[in-house]
Amino acid sequence: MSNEEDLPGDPVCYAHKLVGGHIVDEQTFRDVSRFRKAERTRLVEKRKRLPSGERQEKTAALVSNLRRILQGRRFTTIAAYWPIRGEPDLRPLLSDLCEAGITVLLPRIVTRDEPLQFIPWAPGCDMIRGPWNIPVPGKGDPQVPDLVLSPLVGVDPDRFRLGNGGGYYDRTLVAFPVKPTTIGVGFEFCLIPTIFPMPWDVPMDMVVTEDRAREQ
Ligand SMILES: Nc1nc2c(c(=O)[nH]1)N(C=O)[C@@H](CNc1ccc(C(=O)N[C@@H](CCC(=O)O)C(=O)O)cc1)CN2
Ligand SMILES: Nc1ncnc2c1ncn2[C@@H]1O[C@H](COP(=O)(O)OP(=O)(O)OP(=O)(O)O)[C@@H](O)[C@H]1O
Repeated sequence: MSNEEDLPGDPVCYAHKLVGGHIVDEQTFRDVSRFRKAERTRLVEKRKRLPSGERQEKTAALVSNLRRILQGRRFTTIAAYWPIRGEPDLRPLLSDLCEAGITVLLPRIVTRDEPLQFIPWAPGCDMIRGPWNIPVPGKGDPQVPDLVLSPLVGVDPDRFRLGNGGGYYDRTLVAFPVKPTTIGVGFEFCLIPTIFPMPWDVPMDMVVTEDRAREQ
């Protein structure tokens, strides 16, 4: 007599892996990773090569759009970033926010696999170099931001963000008990048809560029 254990079951497919608790097909993961890597290189190169006059013009327009958006919101803490690789330089805006009594936070990497911490910053405060040489406030305890300004390498029409490839913002945003409002910040040329969103990608609530502010 045969029982169920002796019967061959459904074939089991092992061609998947777990990313942030999500099952992802291994081949899809490889293809999407390769695509994203190539797009990052292209977009970061384009950003770095922006002529300085054009960069200044675009940054001024972007910051003015951002000021307008922020004026319409209530928040006491905001996470921003210290610009690297030609990212829009928001530091004058960040200084003004500090002046207005808002707590401005900058990201600190703890380890490769952990969420970012956000540490208070003020103009002229002590900075140390973290991974990839990115300046981070030298001391201070992490705080939870009401709003997050997240630097874009690329972004798609559904506001899925392509970043520098560490997965830090995705890991960080799902770890907060209450998800803060997220604003992707970048130049208009960051917009690409799709980033091929994966289950772990967290879409931005809004995207601000020099040309417009896109909201859900
Ligand atoms: N200004 C700024 N600060 C930030 C971020 C950011 O995007 N901008 N981050 C946002 O997360 C974190 C740093 N994240 C980083 C993630 C990866 C690489 C990096 O260099 N990655 C590889 C390429 C990886 C790939 O393409 O797969 C490299 O370029 O060699 C750099 C920074 C924290 N601070
Ligand atoms: N929630 C998560 N938990 C665990 N791993 C994650 C999570 N989110 C992303 N990752 C890992 O991070 C890798 C890079 O992700 P992705 O391509 O989305 O980075 P990115 O958003 O461009 O980078 P960053 O946010 O650092 O600028 C993924 O391949 C995945 O392995």
